[in-house]
Amino acid sequence: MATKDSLPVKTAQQMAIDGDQPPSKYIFKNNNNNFGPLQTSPPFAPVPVIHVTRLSSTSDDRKTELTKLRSALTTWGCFQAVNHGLSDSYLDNIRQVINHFFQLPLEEKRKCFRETGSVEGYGNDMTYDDNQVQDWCDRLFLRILPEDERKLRFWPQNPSNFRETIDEYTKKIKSISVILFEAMAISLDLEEDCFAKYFTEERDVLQGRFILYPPCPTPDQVLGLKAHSDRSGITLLLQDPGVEGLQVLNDGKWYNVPVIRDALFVNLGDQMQIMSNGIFKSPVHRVVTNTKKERISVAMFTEPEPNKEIGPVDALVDEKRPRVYKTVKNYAVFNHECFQKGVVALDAVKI
Ligand SMILES: O=C(O)CCC(=O)C(=O)O
Ligand SMILES: [Fe+2]
Repeated sequence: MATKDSLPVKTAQQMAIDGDQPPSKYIFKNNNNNFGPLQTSPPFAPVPVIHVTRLSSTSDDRKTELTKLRSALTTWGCFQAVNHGLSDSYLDNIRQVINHFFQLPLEEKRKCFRETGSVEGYGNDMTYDDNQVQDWCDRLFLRILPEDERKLRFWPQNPSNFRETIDEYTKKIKSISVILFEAMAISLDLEEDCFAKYFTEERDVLQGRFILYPPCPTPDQVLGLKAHSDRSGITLLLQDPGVEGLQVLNDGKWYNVPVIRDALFVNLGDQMQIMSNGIFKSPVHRVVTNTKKERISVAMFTEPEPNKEIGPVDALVDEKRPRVYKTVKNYAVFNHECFQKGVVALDAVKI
């Protein structure tokens, strides 16, 4: 596996500092898998804003918010979560810690360099073949939970508060996710814990991807992150308050995701599309670059325990709406294998 994998000769950040033109392997190719041409400024996505506290309140607001949530997830597969209990200054501190790491000299960051054949660590995306288009970003990818599976050699020692900051943030992200999973179930008239129970077990997985998108001299030719849907159950993304870049595909058209300073951008991953029998969407998204501003983002991916079987929940399968997806296990690995073969994983698990 991954015999073609190699670490970047030069990080995207270093190329940006040196004023390099992006090498040819970074140039966007408009083939079928790219979901349409590269547009740097499509219209803004009217992605719904959901007040998290209202989802679990006892007031009348709750019903309205649950209806909004259901509509957001059946049409866009994503929303902006506000009133989630995390303050502006708390979120700024998370951004600062991640930014601190990326602004360290390369010799320091190199200590966390990923190894060939491994997705974890600092560097580029794993490469599977010579034709793979590279992303104009540097990332630190870590498996955060279960705790005993952490590969601490990839965890930054600098800044010194990195680990405790991420530990605390993980707990908060987990509790917000549970509120969201319960609300999703209620919005579909299901038992409250029917999704949440897959994400509240001891060996659930949570991965973090901390990304730096440096300025790029040719944003109309290079993507910060290729189009993909997430393999998670749910992804909570903290965006850079000062720079847009995230785009989401809806009905064959690309939209810019606006930045709301104190919001967490929530998108569903493939595993929730499967569990909801295709009612909720796992949206395809990508990131574009710009010539002037660096962008930082913090993505937390919540997944069920890999050995647990997941499939459409029974209550969402009936004669009118037959089962769309097979039952799957180890979806993350499966998704990875599909990616290597150029197959869309969600299509491969369709009945
Ligand atoms: O950086 C972003 O805005 C999106 C990141 C993302 O989609 C991912 O890491 O899966
Ligand atoms: Fe993503």
